[in-house]
Parts: sequence; C-alpha cells; structure tokens
Amino acid sequence: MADPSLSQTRTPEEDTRAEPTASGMSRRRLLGTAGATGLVLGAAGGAVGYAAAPSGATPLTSVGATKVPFHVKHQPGITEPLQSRGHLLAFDLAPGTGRREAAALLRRWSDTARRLMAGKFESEDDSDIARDAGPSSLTLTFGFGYSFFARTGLEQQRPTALDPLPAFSSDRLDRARSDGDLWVQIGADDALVAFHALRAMQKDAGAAARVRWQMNGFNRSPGATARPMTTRNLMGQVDGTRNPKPQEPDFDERIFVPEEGEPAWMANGSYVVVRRIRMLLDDWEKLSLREQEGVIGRRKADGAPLSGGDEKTDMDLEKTDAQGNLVVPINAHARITRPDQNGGAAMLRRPFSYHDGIDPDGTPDAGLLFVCWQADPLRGFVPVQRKLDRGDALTPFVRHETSGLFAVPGGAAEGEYVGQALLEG
Ligand SMILES: C=CC1=C(C)c2cc3[nH]c(cc4nc(cc5[nH]c(cc1n2)c(C)c5CCC(=O)O)C(CCC(=O)O)=C4C)c(C)c3C=C
Ligand SMILES: [Fe+2]
Repeated sequence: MADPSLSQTRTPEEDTRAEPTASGMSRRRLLGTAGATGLVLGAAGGAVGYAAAPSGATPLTSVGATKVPFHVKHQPGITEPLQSRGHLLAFDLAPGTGRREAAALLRRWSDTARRLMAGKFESEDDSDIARDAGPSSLTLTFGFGYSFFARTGLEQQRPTALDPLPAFSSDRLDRARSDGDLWVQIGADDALVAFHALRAMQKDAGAAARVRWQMNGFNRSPGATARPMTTRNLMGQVDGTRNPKPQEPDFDERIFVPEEGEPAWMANGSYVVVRRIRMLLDDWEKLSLREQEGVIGRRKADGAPLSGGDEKTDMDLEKTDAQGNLVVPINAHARITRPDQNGGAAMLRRPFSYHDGIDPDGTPDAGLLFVCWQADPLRGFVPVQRKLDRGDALTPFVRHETSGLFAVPGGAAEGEYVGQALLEG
C-alpha cells in the first residue's frame, strides 16, 4: 500500500515538493543518483567495519539534509514521500485534563514539531539522541479521536465524519490498541531522528496525557534501489501503484476537507484511518507465484496488471484468456478496490510495514500499519473495506488487529498551533 507519488517511487519529474539540501542539490536529483552513491558508500563501509563512521570529509547527505516545512496548508506527513521510519502513537488525556490543558499540550507539541522538523535538535533538556543528524525529512502529524471531544466539552464541534467505523465481520480488533483521544504520526528517514521526536512528544505530554498505544513501522530507505521505484510490502508485492496523485484534478477533493467545509476548524484537514493489519505470511508464502499474482491481479515482479503492459498500464478488467476466463480474477484485490468499482470511493494510502518479533509458535508478527487519508471515511475507507470484508482474494491472508479513526486538522499558520481553531474557536 504505498504510493509511487509518495515514496521514493515518485519520478523525479513528479517530485515538485523537493527542497534544496545543504549541498544545494534537490532531494529528487539526489534520489536519482542515489543508487550509484549508495554503492560507493556501501563498499567503503564494508571495508572499514560496521562500527566505523564514514570518512570525516563526508558532508551532511541528502537524506539528512532534507527538510519538510511545518507551516503548510495541509499538515505535513500526508502527501510527503514515505519515510523509512515511522512511529504511530495514540494518547489518552489524563483525568482532570480539560480543554485548556489540551490546548496547552497542542501548543507544546506544535512548537516542538516546528523546531525538530527544522533540524534544531538542541535544547536545554535534550536527550542528544538526534545530535549530529539533519532533519532527515522528519514530519509530525496530529489528530483528534472521537473520545477527545467529550473529555474536553467540545462535543458540539465533533465532526460526524468521526463517528465510529462500522464493525466488519473479519475484524479481530484489540480495543486496547485501537482508538484514543489524540494521535501523533512521526516519520523520518533516520531511526534516531524519529525516536528522538517520539521521546520529545512523550515528554511534552507530561502529566496531561499518557500513551495509549504505540506502533513502529518502516519502509525502504531512500536510495536503496538503483532508481526511484514503487515500494514493496512484506508480501513482496509492488504496493502503491494506483494511489491518487497530487497532480490529479480531483486529488484535493478526495483527500482534504475543503476550505469552506464543515466543521470550520477542519478546513484543509483530512481523516485518517489507521489499521494494524497482520499478514499471515506462512500461508501466503505457500502459494505459487501464479496464485499470489491472482490474489492481487498484478505481476509480482513489476506490479504490472495481469492483463498486460507495465506497472503504469491501465488494467483491462474485461480481458479473457483462451478458455474465456478473466485474466484479472473477479475477486482480485486490485480489481475490487478500484474507485470505479466502489462508487468513486478513493483514499490516499501511506503505510508503514511493521515487524514486532516472532510468536512462540514461530509465526511472524508482521504486516502493514495501513494508514489511509480521505476527505470523508464514508467515501473512502468504509465502502472499500465493506467490500473486502465480503471476501476478496487477499482477505484469507490478512487479519485486521487494531483500528483508529482520527480528525487531522489543516496545517498551523505561522504563530499558531495545530488544532487552535478547535480549541480556541
Ligand atoms: C480498505 C482499504 C484497503 C485495505 C484494508 C487494503 C489492504 C491491503 N492491500 C494490500 C496490497 C495491495 N493493495 C493494492 C491496491 C489497493 N488497495 C486498496 C485498498 C485497501 N487495501 C486500494 C484502494 C487499492 C488501489 C485500487 C486501485 O485504484 O486500483 C495493491 C496493488 C497496487 C496498488 O495500486 O497499490 C496491492 C499490492 C495489502 C498487502 C493489504 C493488507 C495487508
Ligand atoms: Fe490494498
């Protein structure tokens, strides 16, 4: 579930948000050359041993130097390229924490996010975890869960789009690791930078809120492939090919609440659905390549539709083989999740893979932290998941273990904090 326009999959031409790096090169140019550079660094690293730092003359690289602005129309961490590290956290407000304390917390979090995303890691009480690193594409994104509004006396401001998701028959949800008053998404292309931000968020929370659940994920590192390519998930599939692209005319309408939308405090915001989806990898890996490709409806090698062409070719849903059978099976995941098969329902998928060890019986606890963005969950995740719940070919190989839905307001203007229009409106 990743996206060619979000991960290192974005073609250099498409990457219009690239920021100049310390060396003056844009991220897109460096991604384009990263294969060759990576090989050189890899060889040197191997020769000097795993613990040695690169040569003293090595400048802050593209990966470290890339900076994402905090003050933007839509919060950072939605349309930015996938980062290689992610932490998802839900917080519950502490007893006695009301609207005033929640506002102070969002102000602290926003101030810290602004500072850290700019690569300013020094502060008096800093842990030094991220010292020496650049911002590394760090993003912090904040959202409000259904329960936040009653706790803060703001029920009147609760959007109907935040009504609890319907129950799905295939759900196997752990309620303790679902939902929450507040949600924080951290993404960065460096594990230490990401963890440093996580600690900062937790410290800022102080006595006002405690962590309800935390999930840690990863994606491919920038420069890991010889050229920018769509990422793969832990089933080995090319994943993200058909995500909506920011340059498409209906992108904003599908993903973001309009400027004049309701409630007013959600202008330019979005709704995020977060599902921890375990992959039943032992079962999946027993399938032949042909069977695996039939489950998705795309070739595993390059993500091309089974109806032919390359990854970018439109899927021919009607094409049949010599026996008259559909070449893209009727229950193939990539067939039945399409907007044109779901009354136009669309979402922007921006996931992280996860691996939380091996169960006592040897089963890997691994899968996808499915994170998807939409202007309205009833026109995005819900209808598509209803369809999947009735049974697509992928359903037997996955298990939805946790769930969350959060309202993510628009980006904070200069001098303001995220959610200010809600908390002070
Ligand atoms: C309810 C929404 C979806 C869930 C849950 C979901 C889980 C899931 N998907 C994959 C792998 C792939 N998904 C692909 C396409 C795809 N998936 C969804 C929605 C959900 N997936 C959509 C809307 C689409 C795009 C449909 C389209 O517009 O054509 C693909 C194909 C490549 C691609 O386009 O990304 C793969 C592969 C897994 C492994 C998974 C749960 C673990
Ligand atoms: Fe999917």
